[in-house]
Amino acid sequence: MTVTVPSSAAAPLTAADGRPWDVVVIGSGIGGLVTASQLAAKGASVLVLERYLIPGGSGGSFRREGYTFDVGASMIFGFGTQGHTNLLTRALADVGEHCETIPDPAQLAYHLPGGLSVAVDRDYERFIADLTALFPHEAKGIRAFYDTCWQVFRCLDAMPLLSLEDPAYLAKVFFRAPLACLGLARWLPVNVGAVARAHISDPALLKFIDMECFCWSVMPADRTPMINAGMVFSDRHAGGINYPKGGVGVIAEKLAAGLRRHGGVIHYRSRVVKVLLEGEGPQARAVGVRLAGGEEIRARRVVSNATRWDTFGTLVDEAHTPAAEHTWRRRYRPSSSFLSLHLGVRAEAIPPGSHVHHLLLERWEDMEAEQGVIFVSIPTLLDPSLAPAGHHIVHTFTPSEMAPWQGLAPGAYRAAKEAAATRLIRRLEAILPGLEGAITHREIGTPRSHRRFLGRHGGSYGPVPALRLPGLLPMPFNRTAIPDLYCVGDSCFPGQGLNAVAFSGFACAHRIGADLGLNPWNLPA
Ligand SMILES: NC(=O)c1ccc[n+]([C@@H]2O[C@H](COP(=O)([O-])OP(=O)(O)OC[C@H]3O[C@@H](n4cnc5c(N)ncnc54)[C@H](O)[C@@H]3O)[C@@H](O)[C@H]2O)c1
Ligand SMILES: CC(C)=CCC/C(C)=C/C=C/C(C)=C/C=C/C(C)=C/C=C/C=C(C)/C=C/C=C(C)/C=C/C=C(\C)CCC=C(C)C
Repeated sequence: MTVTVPSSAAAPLTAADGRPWDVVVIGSGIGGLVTASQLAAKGASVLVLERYLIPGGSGGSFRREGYTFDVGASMIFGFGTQGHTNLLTRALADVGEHCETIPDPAQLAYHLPGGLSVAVDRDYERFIADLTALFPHEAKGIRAFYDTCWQVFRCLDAMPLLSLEDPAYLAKVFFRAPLACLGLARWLPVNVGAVARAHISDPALLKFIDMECFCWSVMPADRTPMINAGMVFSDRHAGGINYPKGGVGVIAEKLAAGLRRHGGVIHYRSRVVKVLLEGEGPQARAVGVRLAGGEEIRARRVVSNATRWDTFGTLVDEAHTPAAEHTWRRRYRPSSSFLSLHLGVRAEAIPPGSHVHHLLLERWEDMEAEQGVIFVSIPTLLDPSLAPAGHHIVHTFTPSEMAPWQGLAPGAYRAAKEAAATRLIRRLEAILPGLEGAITHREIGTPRSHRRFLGRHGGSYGPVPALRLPGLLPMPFNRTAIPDLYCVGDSCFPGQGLNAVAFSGFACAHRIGADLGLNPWNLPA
């Protein structure tokens, strides 16, 4: 399977008859693409403008020397076949697309301090039994904690997931599933730490729960919203972790194909530099965008899939940045970025029976430290077509701040990259002995690469609470205080994760659909 760079040369920049577009979307991350494809399917005229060459943003793939590497996302939730939380499956199906997926038998193998090693099996009972074998005195607490996560998940899975900013939707969904709505309302202000401590007292097990959260929220349990934990800790057993055949980038390519099938247009190499506003002060509304080449494009609604830090203060100047955005910046800060290695390795480096995803941490005190936790993904164990015969991909990354990488002369920058990559590979020898000698291809990405290629403020993975916040309550939805300007993606409710930004896309499209009078009266089944 090949990942092709889509061409957009012939696509027009104006909508039919020279009228303004109904919607212009800035950025083709999964959040932007779900918004755009949902709106196109509702009949809106939609233009997506992407600064890079391919769709997907953090959820894209790139090819080098016979390897198909995932840019970032690699452990994919939301690809189940049942319920309502399978938002990637649903987003694709709504525009006539489908990804062939390969089930991963385990979500993740943890390699933690003190020899604490456990793999999260796809089967819930087996995972509970494996964890209980390590903490037999906490058998009841383990069951109670993870069963509470299932309660949250069942509430989410019981209803179509659309915009919480639409009172008509809230009324209909409450009528259809009142108990699930009340359940979610109860969990919205709660973080995982309080729930974990209510059931578990062993400090080592609480550390493990911190790590379970950190792995995807890059925050310990006390700063991780319970709704998101309910989603992650249950979907891995419900729909399971499923890898898209051909690489993660296939999801974005198929969403882009579905968008085009419904009359939408996507332009690559099209960097937006300004959101155009008309009117004075608080009356100013978004009416279009300006591209780096100076061209101006008019639209009835503008959606930004750039981060909030890149949207306000850059695309919208500071003078027009609403007060609500300053409040948001006090509550949330950008998480660190990553140092990432995309390695091609000879197959002998991967022990038989190895798991696809691993997490390695040698000392608990380094959990939130620079280059502390190491994540590993070996997608070729599921889809061998991603690498030349006899080879595997080892994609590994570790949190890294921008500061140490900035201001280095080119030679010093190259040397720092090499030194950091060598350190990372040597640490990985603990779980992949012989790795260093088996590498045949190596790409090193630093926070500077993430900022440059993904256009993300500081190369950040996404927003994290700057102080202890009440769960998901303070996270903004899609509307902004500037009329007709919306945001979508990981700096909106409910935060980071492909399935989370897919939710944000459904919600954004639903809210705009309501504003433009495009939504059907009935809720989806
Ligand atoms: N599951 C995993 O293993 C994993 C790993 C890493 C990241 N992720 C997730 O991927 C998600 C990212 O999704 P997203 O939709 O929020 O954003 P994104 O950053 O992936 O996509 C934003 C897109 O907008 C484009 N863009 C930005 N500014 C632009 C401009 N001025 N003009 C034109 N285009 C512009 C970027 O090039 C990019 O393609 C994150 O939530 C992250 O958590 C998941
Ligand atoms: C009416 C009334 C009364 C009320 C109302 C209430 C309601 C209705 C509410 C609702 C709510 C909702 C809907 C919510 C939603 C939510 C959601 C959807 C969520 C989601 C989430 C998801 C997530 C978080 C995901 C994530 C994931 C991630 C991030 C991942 C990542 C990963 C990584 C990075 C790892 C890697 C690793 C290795 C490689 C090892």
